[in-house]
Amino acid sequence: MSSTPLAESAKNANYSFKDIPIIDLSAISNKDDLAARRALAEDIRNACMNVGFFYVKNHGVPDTVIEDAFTKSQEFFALSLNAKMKIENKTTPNFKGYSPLLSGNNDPNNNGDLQEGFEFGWERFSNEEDAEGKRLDGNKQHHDGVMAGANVWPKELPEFRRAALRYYHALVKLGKSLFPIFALALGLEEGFFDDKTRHSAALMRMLHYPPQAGPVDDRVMGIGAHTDWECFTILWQEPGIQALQVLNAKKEWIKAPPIPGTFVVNLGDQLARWTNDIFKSTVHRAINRSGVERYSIPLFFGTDYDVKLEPIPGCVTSDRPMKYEVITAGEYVKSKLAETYGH
Ligand SMILES: O=C(O)CCC(=O)C(=O)O
Ligand SMILES: [Fe+2]
Repeated sequence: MSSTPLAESAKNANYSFKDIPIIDLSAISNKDDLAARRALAEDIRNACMNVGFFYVKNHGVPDTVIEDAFTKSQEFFALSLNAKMKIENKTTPNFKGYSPLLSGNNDPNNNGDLQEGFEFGWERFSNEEDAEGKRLDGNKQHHDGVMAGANVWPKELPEFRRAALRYYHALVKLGKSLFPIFALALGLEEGFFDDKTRHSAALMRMLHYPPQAGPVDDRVMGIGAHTDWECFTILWQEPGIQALQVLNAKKEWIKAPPIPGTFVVNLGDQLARWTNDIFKSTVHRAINRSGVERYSIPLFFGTDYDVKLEPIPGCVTSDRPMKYEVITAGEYVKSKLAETYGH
């Protein structure tokens, strides 16, 4: 329980950030250059201890994959309410599918989130064809247990599924490549998370925020103040529209505008629990006062649902006692979904 290098550097953390760092991921796939990956891990560690948010550039996800997902998401939300309600998330196991405006509430002090969404989890393409393929492979699920449950898709818009899954798989690949860097950042072997992230317990949500005009009711916003529940989130935001805000230690809301060519990455509660809060799961919210519709796509990256969220070595010391009870990742996410969407 004596102090560790990680716990010592956490003592110098300063959580009063005024802006959000931009991190270049070019070094991530350079397997021969451990020094470059360690330098990247150092930048990420600083961002995780001091901000809990960072942008990533040179992330390797093709623009066409992003644009296609964005276009199809606009087409999905333009369907009639009747069509969307046929796949409402309250009628499916574990809240897959459509959530109408004001049906979710991320901040218990608020009166509902002014957004509609569509959520799904892992689903594979067929064996024969890759992510570009036309023939997809039914609703096979990769995992079972507490978070099991098939995805649901709108029958009216078959191409939506292809575009959404293509984006999902590209982002899962990116997310998987981040885990070794997080491990290095925590002073662990690069493979530390390998056996905890075998099944891509990643949930993707497409979001649509109507503009909020006129007098503002402080208890209704796009998404109320909250932290995310998984290890980290990779967020695409529609270019040109500011809505996302991030809370620092001084209780100031710092803007996180979309920056072309980047995604926002923010840590969630699973990494905060694993690191006993050395890495920050930072509070954020979104308010769309742009006057026009806004779209965003978060992908929430968790560990396998049966993995216990136990503190990583070096994160519990005599001056940093254990803060959280141990619970499995699946139980945690399920309880948060139930709190947010109710039954
Ligand atoms: O739409 C955004 O910018 C943020 C969404 C978000 O924070 C979430 O879905 O958890
Ligand atoms: Fe969030």
